[in-house]
Amino acid sequence: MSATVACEDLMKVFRSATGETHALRGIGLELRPGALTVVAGPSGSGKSSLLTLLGARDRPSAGQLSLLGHDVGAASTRELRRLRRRRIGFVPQRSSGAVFPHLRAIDQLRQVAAWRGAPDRHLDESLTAVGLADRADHRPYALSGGEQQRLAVAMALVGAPELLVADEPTAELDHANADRVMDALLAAAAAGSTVVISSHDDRITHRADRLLRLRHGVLSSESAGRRTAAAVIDGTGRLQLPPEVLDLFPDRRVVVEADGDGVRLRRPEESHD
Ligand SMILES: Nc1ncnc2c1ncn2[C@@H]1O[C@H](COP(=O)(O)OP(=O)(O)OP(=O)(O)O)[C@@H](O)[C@H]1O
Repeated sequence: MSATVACEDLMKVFRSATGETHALRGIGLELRPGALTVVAGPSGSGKSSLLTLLGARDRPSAGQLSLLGHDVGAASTRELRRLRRRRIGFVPQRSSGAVFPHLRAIDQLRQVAAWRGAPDRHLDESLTAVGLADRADHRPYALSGGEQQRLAVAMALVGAPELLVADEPTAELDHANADRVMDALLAAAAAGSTVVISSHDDRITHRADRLLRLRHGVLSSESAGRRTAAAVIDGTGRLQLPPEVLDLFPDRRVVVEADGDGVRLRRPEESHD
């Protein structure tokens, strides 16, 4: 099965009056249909920057990003808009950015269904999946923050888009509703979508098919199911050590020794050369 998302040496730099922020510093990644991937990492590690790119809501500063066969760096604005509307479900970190302020919940879904060519029965199914069947006639101002977030998830689910990107979709939810949203997102993945979400929450990360950890704008480790987390070595040979290992090297210098099948890292002062 070919990759829905493929990126190589992906970079995002934000420029402002006070200087540059290198939010993503060379991400290499492939995501395939049928799995839910969680991107975890501390605040400021680049999760939203990455998911915004994967949702075709932004363009990379450098590197390659292919979404559903489209080169995002080279695509026209029109091509990207069609891609976003028809083939990518997106839940932004702030759900107010996803919902139309004046439309009833059911009409919000109807608009998205029209873009995606989804049948009407999908509207009720999507609302029910996130527990909002009894809020169909409510407008956003009459919904709580958590309900708005669930509405944004329902809009992303309508018509089973090939790619579903959700930035902390459970951040404002209690455990029961967070579980319900995760059930819906996992079901979308099981039905063949490529699903990628970000989360800080261990309850969510534990349910991922694949877990990627970001630190300082690079992928630091990856695990799938119960397999031990593997550190990621990028295309230039850089490897990010876990914080507890990094603490062992306060001078940030290390002697690397190949040892049969393994590699040993030790502090230079231990060297007997
Ligand atoms: N539009 C922007 N302009 C300038 N800097 C930005 C912009 N967006 C993000 N950044 C910076 O890029 C870095 C990564 O931010 P990002 O929002 O991607 O992190 P995050 O992991 O999603 O954080 P959080 O968990 O707090 O949402 C941060 O240092 C942030 O301040």
